[in-house]
Amino acid sequence: MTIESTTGVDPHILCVDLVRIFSTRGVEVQALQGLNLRVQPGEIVAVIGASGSGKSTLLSILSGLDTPTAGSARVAGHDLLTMGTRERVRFQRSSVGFVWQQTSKNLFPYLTAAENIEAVTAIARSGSARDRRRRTDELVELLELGDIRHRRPDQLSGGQQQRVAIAVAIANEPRVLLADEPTGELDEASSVDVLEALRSVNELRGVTTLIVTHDPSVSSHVRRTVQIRDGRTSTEVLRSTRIADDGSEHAVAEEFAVLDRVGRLQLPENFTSELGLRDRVRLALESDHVGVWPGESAAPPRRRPRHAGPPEAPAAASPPAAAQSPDDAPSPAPTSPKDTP
Ligand SMILES: Nc1ncnc2c1ncn2[C@@H]1O[C@H](COP(=O)(O)OP(=O)(O)OP(=O)(O)O)[C@@H](O)[C@H]1O
Repeated sequence: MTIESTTGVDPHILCVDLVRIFSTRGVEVQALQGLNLRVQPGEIVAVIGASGSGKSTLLSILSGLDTPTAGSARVAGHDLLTMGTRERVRFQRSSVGFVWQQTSKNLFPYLTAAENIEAVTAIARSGSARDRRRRTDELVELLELGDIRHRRPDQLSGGQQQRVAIAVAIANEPRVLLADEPTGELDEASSVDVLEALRSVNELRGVTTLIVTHDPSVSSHVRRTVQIRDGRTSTEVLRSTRIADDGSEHAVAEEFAVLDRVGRLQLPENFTSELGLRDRVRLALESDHVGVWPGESAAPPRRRPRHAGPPEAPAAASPPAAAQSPDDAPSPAPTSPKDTP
């Protein structure tokens, strides 16, 4: 899938060739190295990656707290590179909602759950006092906070605090919800609760949701999981439901490599280590796929003509291309459907 594939609908999150370089004491760190990401309205997407892969940097940019060094980023119709101070305030107040890992960043400690929710609409002077109370009641119901609406954050469990934080984040009806490690401080059962709460808010309210986390288990709660590696999106896992011949339903997860605008992709680490692929590789265009071989392989692969016979009978054709570097090397998208329970 390419970042440029269009559906005619403006994406709610669009990052193109996003670069962020930090310079400290003369040392440069490239936190984002040309990251591409497109999230359509109403989608719920998880971004996962190892420590240091660039997740927090991406989220800081998408939330308008940091500015990229190069590339472009648009969220909910706002150009994050050119927006001025006033637009930034409007953007952060009404266009996006945030759920952070630490409760202290999400909630006022001296207000109850319901008061925290209502404070958001009161600060934004959104609607009459009666409207604001009605909206608070709706959110209390949606996030199942009825029993705890009169409790302060220090009287709530971590999972309950995060459910209140989600209600607070969507109180002003933002188009986009950004969640940074929302389950980072929770046990497994509470994590499931919070991820399911994010999913039902996405389903029932249609708010476009991006969850950034190091926790790979998040992918079982969302349809699409994007993996970041070394400051770039590397693979995506899409989950869907398939009906078997006997009528039973199966959840299927398929993994794809992400191809950027100029044909670059990252080969999964296990592919490169298994075949000892490094520095340069040989490529061959086949009728329905591209082959990749170690650059030092003795017998160069041959290109088969289109509509050729079986793969074991290669026809003589043009010599294989040897890519100059991994960055120049378009390579195959591994698709590995896995049946999941
Ligand atoms: N303000 C900064 N100054 C210098 N380097 C930074 C800064 N912020 C991040 N980095 C570097 O950029 C890279 C990406 O960091 P980032 O925090 O985005 O990764 P991450 O995936 O969120 O990691 P973690 O899961 O550990 O939070 C790292 O090498 C980090 O050291």
